[in-house]
Amino acid sequence: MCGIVAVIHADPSSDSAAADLHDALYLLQHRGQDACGIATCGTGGRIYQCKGNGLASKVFNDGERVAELPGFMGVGHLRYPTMGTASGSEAQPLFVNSPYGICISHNGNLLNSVPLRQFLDQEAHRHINTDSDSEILLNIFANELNDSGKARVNADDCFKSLERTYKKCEGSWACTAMIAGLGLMGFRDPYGIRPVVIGSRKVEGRTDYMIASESVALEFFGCRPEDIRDLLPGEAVIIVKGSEPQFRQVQPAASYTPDIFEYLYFARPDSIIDGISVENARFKMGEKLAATIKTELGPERLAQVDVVIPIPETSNTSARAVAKHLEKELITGFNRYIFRTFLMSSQRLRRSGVRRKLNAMSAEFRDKNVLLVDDSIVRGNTSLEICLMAREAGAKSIIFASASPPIRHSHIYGVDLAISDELIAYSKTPAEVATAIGADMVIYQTLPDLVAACAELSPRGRDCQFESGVFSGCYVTGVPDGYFEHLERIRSSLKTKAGTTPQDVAERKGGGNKRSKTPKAAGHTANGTTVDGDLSQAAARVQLEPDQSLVTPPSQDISLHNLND
Ligand SMILES: O=P(O)(O)OC[C@H]1O[C@H](OP(=O)(O)OP(=O)(O)O)[C@H](O)[C@@H]1O
Ligand SMILES: NC(=O)CC[C@H](N)C(=O)O
Ligand SMILES: [Mg+2]
Repeated sequence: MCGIVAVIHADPSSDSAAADLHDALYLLQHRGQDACGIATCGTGGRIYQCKGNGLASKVFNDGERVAELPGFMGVGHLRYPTMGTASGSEAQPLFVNSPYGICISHNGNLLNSVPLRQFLDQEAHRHINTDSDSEILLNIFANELNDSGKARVNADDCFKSLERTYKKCEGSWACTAMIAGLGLMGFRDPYGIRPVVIGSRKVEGRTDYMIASESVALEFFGCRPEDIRDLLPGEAVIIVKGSEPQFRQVQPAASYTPDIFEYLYFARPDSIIDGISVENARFKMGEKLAATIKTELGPERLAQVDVVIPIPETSNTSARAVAKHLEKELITGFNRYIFRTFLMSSQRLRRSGVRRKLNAMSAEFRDKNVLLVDDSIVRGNTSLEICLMAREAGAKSIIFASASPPIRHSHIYGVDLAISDELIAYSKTPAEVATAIGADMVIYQTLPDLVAACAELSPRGRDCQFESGVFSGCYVTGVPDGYFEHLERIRSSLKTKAGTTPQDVAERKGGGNKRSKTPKAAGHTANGTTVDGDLSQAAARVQLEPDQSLVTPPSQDISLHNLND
C-alpha cells in the first residue's frame, strides 16, 4: 500500500528533518516492507538520499545513517510494490534533476502508465529508467513544471503544473514531493482513494509541518488532533520554505471514495482517516459480522461455539466485538507476531511466514468448537495454515469468520492483488472456500455491512461512499480497456524475471503440489480431502510468458544518489 511522508522545519538551519522522517517510517512500516528511503534538502538546495530494499531498521542501520541526511526538509517512503519490479532502483523517494531537482513519494497506481510512458519517450523526450509507475508520475509533473520556462518557480507554477498533471494521469495517488530549494508539496487523487493528512506543531513559537499517509505519524511528530486534516480529493498543498501552507483544488473532486481496504486491513488502528477512527470502524465491522454469524448459524449451532479466537494482528478489534455481541469467551489462541505476511513478495515467503509468525496455543483448542475471526481471506495463505494449526492443536470444529466479504476481484489502486486467479474466493462459494482452507464453515461479512461499519462513523454522513472494487468488481475510476490483461501479463512476467523464486514459478506453472515446504502444511480439510489441488489449480490458470514483451524492457539498475547501492 506504501507509506508516504514529508517534513519541513520552520528553522532553515535545522538538520533534523531526517530524524523526524525516520520516526515516521517506523510508525508507517506496516504500509510497506519491501523498500524504504528518505531524501532531504539542506542549505544551498543540495539533495541527500538514502534508500534501498528492506525494512527501515535495515536500510537506516537502526538509525545510524540518518546522520548522513542533513537538512530542514525532506520526504520519505515505504514501498509495497504494485507495479514494476522489486528492484532497489525502484525504491522511493524517486529523484529527477531536471527541472530544479524534484523528489517524489507515491502511494497508489497509475492506470494509464503505458500511454504516459510513450508520451514521455516520444514527445517529452524524458528517459524513464525503471518500470515504476511512480517514476512516470514524477516525470509527467517534471515535464509540466519545466514548461514554466523559469529559472526559479513559485507555488503558483507548481499548482498549475499539478493541474496539467492531473489532466494527464488516471488512477490513484497520494503523494509527497520536494522541490530543491523551494519547499514541499502534498497532493491527492480526484477520488480521494489513497489517504494523506497534513498537520503542524509549534516549536519555540514557529511552525513545523508534516504530511503523511496516516495521522499516527503526525501525532508522534507532535501535532495536536485539531491541527491535523485530510487533503481532499483533487486537493494539493504547497509549503514554500518560511511560509504558511497554501491549499488549492487542482482538479474538481470526482468523488470522495477512500479505499475501504484501509479501514479493513491496511491502516493502523490508532489512525484516523477521513474523519473515521480505524479502530472504531473495525469494532463496528465485528458487531455487524456477529449479527451475520447469528443468522447463519442459528441458535443451536451458535450455542455449540465454545470460544472466539482472533487471528493476530489486524482482526483483534473485530474479534473482540464478535465475542462481545455473541456473548462468547474471547481467547488468545495464537501467539504473535513478527511482520505482516500478506505484504511479503512471494507465495513461498507468505506461507512460511504464517507458520513463523503464529503459533497455536494447544490448550486453548483441545476439544473445542472454535470460531476464528480474521479481517480478510485473500489468497488463503493465513486461513489455510491457521486451520491446520488449530486442528493439530486439537480443535473439534472450526468456523472461520471474515470481517470482509469474499475478495474476488483485483485491487488496482495500490494493493498487490492484480491477478484475480490468486484469490482463494475467485469463482468459489463460501462452502468451497471452507473446503479449500480446511474449515468446517466460512462466514463472510456482507458488503453493505462493511460499508455501513465505516459510513456510520463518517463525518461525511451515512450515505458516504468508499472504493470497494475488490469486492464488487466496480471501480470508482473506471478501468481502461485491456488494463487487466495487460497487468496480468506484465506482472507475471516481471515477477518471474525480478525476484520471484523458482518455487513460486513452479507453483504458478501449476507444477507443484508443493504448496508449502512445511510438511505440516500439506494437510487435509475437515472432510479429509487434500487441499493441495485448490491453490495450484488456480495458479495454473495464470499463464507465464517469460518472453512476453513488457511495457519497456526491465531497466538496468542505475541509481541516483543512492547511498545503498
Ligand atoms: O488470505 P491471505 O492471503 O493470507 O491474506 C489475508 C491475511 O493477511 C493479513 O494478515 P498479515 O499477516 O499480513 O498482517 P496482520 O498481522 O496485520 O494481520 C490479513 O490480516 C489476513 O490475516
Ligand atoms: N503500494 C503502492 O502504493 C505502490 C506505489 C507504486 N505503484 C509502486 O509500485 O512502487
Ligand atoms: Mg492478518
